[in-house]
Amino acid sequence: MTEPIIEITGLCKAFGPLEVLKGIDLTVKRGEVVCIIGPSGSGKSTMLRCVNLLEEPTAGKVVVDGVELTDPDCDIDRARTRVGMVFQGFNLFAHLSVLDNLTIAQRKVLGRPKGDAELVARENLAKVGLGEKAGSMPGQLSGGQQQRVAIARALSMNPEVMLFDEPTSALDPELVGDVLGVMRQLADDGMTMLVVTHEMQFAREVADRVLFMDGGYVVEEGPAEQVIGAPREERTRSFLARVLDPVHNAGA
Ligand SMILES: Nc1ncnc2c1ncn2[C@@H]1O[C@H](COP(=O)(O)OP(=O)(O)OP(=O)(O)O)[C@@H](O)[C@H]1O
Repeated sequence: MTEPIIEITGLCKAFGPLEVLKGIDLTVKRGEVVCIIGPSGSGKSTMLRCVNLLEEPTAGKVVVDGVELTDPDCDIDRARTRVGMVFQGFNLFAHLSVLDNLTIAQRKVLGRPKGDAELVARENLAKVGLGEKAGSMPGQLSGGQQQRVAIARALSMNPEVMLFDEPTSALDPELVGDVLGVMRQLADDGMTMLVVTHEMQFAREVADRVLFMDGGYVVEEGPAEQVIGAPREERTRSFLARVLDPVHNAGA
């Protein structure tokens, strides 16, 4: 686990006068799992979305697997296929079967023949424990199952890196574990993952590194046992006190 696969330097993003990212530097090695935590509005999602240029940085450089996505000459559609993304809201096509949700981008973007795309789709559905659901429509599945379909869809593009933007935040609590289980398995299989999450237990158990973001900066980063277990910065401590003991703090 030595080769850098994501290299972000001097990343800035502003929406009009609002400066959301104020100079982020981040290198992620192949196979590394990095969790990003921080208060609402600190820029976590924006940072993630800049990694595959769903948001265009105002300044700075993003390189994934040796390809500079911020280069104006970059074939961005092609480059994006290296980066799988899973959103809070699943983003499945409601009018397409699970199988078609998994094959459409493979066929349109990668140009894979139908039979090959279906084979890859079925392999990835099996990987997320939904081998039986290929013919279902998304609306017939639970939120947790839909999110696992979304993960299988991203994997079907053979990404080098997977980005997760609060993948369990929209789920009923009893469905969260299944999705985190699939993510844990992916991490064990060696996938490079960048995960914006409020699941501190997951971060503690799975992340190689945790970043705490606040106000558009990475305030603190290190192994989970340091950043979550024994944070050095006061801002990290007060955030964790709020999220780890929300009931007590709401009453305070
Ligand atoms: N497309 C946009 N246009 C204008 N402002 C935006 C846009 N996207 C994000 N913002 C603003 O940027 C700031 C950071 O948003 P972002 O979603 O990155 O934060 P976050 O840390 O992921 O928060 P949360 O945990 O609530 O999702 C917020 O103030 C948000 O309102």
